[in-house]
Amino acid sequence: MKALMVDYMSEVIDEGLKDLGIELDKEMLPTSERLASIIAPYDILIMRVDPFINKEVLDAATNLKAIFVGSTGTNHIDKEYANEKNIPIFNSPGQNANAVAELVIAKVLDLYRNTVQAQNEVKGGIWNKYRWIGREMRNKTMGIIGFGAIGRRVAEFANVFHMNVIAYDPFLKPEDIKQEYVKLTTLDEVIENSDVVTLHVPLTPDTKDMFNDESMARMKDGAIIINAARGGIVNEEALYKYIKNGKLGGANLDTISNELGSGGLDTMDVPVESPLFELDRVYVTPHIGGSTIDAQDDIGAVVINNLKTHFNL
Ligand SMILES: O=C(O)[C@H](O)COP(=O)(O)O
Repeated sequence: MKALMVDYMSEVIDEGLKDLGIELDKEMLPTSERLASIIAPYDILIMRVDPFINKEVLDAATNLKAIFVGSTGTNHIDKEYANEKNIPIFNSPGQNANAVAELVIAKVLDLYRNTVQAQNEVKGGIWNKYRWIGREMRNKTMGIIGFGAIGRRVAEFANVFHMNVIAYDPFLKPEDIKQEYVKLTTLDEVIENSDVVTLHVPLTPDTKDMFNDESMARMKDGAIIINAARGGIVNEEALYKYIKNGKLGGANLDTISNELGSGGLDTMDVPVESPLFELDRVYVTPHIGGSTIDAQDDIGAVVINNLKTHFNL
């Protein structure tokens, strides 16, 4: 069999494929059009969240037997069409949970301690320790939307920081929650009672704009939003409005709605802009939640394992 890898991934995958005698070709970050033009000979596609796997790619993939995704999200794949074509998709849920949860905590601390603004001021030549009076996580309420592997790990860390932890997940019942310090509650309670809201749900028609003008208006004054999930879950016009007018205390984003990196990235160093970047209290990173050596190696092992199981190797 021949595999094609289209993103930067752990060498665990290269080694695993070699051991299995599967030939591996690589083409880093092709566009969907380019992928469609080269995919025909391959039995296996190995990828992260780029590029979009649309009908054109799937139609061109005449030999494709399976797609292995080294990420949790699969919103960049036309799953219905892949299903029609009998091409199964195997993702790697949970493998980057610790990496994403660590980033979430770093993001809360950054906003609470004003690290980006304070650093910018110092590097701009001004030393003033009195401007940057922060807040502590202790005794604040962490509201987690989506209580899968990432949400659970965020809860664990938040508990260590002495936060109250509440969570909303429409697919769970209270008895499903094994962490006794977590209260499973309604979306309304998470919106209205959290000091920190962190999102860990996929982008679907149900979650698109879940945080919009109406929900942000009901949040606590000074609350912050952390989005290390998918950009479209937070309505950015509303976010701009409520951070600009001081109702919200800030947002720390690892993803934005016009992000080119989540399906469609065709090169590196992609120019990006957003009105949100004008706001000092919006901190942003370029979708690096799962980008640790540790997580990528774990993901690599799962990709190889899924491949062995699926093909009975
Ligand atoms: O869906 C995911 O697992 C994350 O968004 C990570 O995406 P990545 O593979 O680009 O790190």
